[in-house]
Amino acid sequence: MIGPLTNSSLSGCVSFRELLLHYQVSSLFKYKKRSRFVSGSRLSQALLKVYADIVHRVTYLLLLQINYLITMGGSMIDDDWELASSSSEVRTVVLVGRTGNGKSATGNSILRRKAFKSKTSSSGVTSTCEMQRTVLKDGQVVNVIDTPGLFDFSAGSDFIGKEIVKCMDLAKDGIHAVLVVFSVRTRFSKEEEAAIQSLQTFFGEKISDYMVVIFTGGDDLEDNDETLQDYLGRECPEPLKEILHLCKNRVVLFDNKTKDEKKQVEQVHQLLSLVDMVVAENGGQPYSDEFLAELKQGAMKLRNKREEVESLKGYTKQEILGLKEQIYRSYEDQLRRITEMVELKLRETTQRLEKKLAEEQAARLKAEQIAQAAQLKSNDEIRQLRESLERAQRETEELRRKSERCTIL
Ligand SMILES: Nc1nc2c(ncn2[C@@H]2O[C@H](COP(=O)(O)OP(=O)(O)OP(=O)(O)O)[C@@H](O)[C@H]2O)c(=O)[nH]1
Repeated sequence: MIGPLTNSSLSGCVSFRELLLHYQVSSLFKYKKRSRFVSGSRLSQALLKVYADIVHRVTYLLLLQINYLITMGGSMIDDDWELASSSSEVRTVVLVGRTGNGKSATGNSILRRKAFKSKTSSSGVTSTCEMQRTVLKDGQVVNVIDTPGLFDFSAGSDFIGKEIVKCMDLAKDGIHAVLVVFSVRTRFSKEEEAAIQSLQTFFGEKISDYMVVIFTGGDDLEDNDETLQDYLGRECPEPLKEILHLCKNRVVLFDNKTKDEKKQVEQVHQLLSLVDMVVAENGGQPYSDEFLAELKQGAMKLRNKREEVESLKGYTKQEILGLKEQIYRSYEDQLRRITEMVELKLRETTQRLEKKLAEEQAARLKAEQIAQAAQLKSNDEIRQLRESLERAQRETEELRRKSERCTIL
């Protein structure tokens, strides 16, 4: 029998613990380097700081996640750990957004019961990812994962890491839709913009194919006799417009306070229609992070191999040991590839951010040059105007003096 894989059985291959440590140390250096790069602009520096912080956190937690999967490798192989299935009856949705935007309340509206704690609190009520499930009348199962404010900047990397690992683990069958929750009762913040951007930068553009935007506070709009369209007409800054455009205007308004049953059913129905649209547009494939998919595939292969070995009777102890070694070696290869993927993704992300900042800096420089040239031109024009004015004054004075002299004569 082959025992569960442990980290010690992976000696000789790249250690994720080392990679984690290396990343923690090197990210400080990288951050310093990037800061110098944009030393011309305070705005870019502030943005970069936000980006760098998020990329650092997300990278760290991805490494943490992989480390966790490696540590859990054996037991997960023993468990019922399958590749993402695309069952049409199950929908798994994840609620993300800033603390207090109404994620838990929206989750409760979807489930039509008070499953998640929801109340006003400045420090956040939801402390950990949690999944609740409901079965609709037509038999469709909806899994709702509520998350704490993962991209609130007060949260620490360790906490975020653990929570994302938990969230991915809860969403065993993949994520059918990411419900990005905003509130009409609070202004769209820079922090929200940066969080969505980094979500895309890191997890790839395709994450936006899974996004549905929910605005909570439908009752507030109703009190002001406004529709969502009215609200977006007056309160839609450019980055929010971009998000709505990216997710093809999949947006729905929720009133989590309503007692009107018809309204409750309608808004959930509207949301689930959008989720169905997402599922159809993605060919029924739920979002599943490529690293996780790769790991899961590796685990499946290993399990198959193990079953193969176990089913083969008549092998000598020596032969079984040889086969075991072969399996470990393929696992090590698998890990090495994933390490390379993480590093590649990190490099790509950093390069993309640096390119974006370089472009911003170039555009700013160009704008400054244009402004400077315009300033010079207008200075020149003003000088010329002043000169001609002075000339005209002198000529008028001359004329006046001449006419005075004529009058005297
Ligand atoms: N008026 C109104 N209040 C809402 C609505 N949705 C949520 N709220 C209120 O907003 C507050 C925060 O809601 P939560 O559901 O706890 O928000 P959250 O995003 O889950 O916050 P955390 O769990 O702390 O991360 C609560 O007092 C809710 O009652 C809504 O549609 N209308």
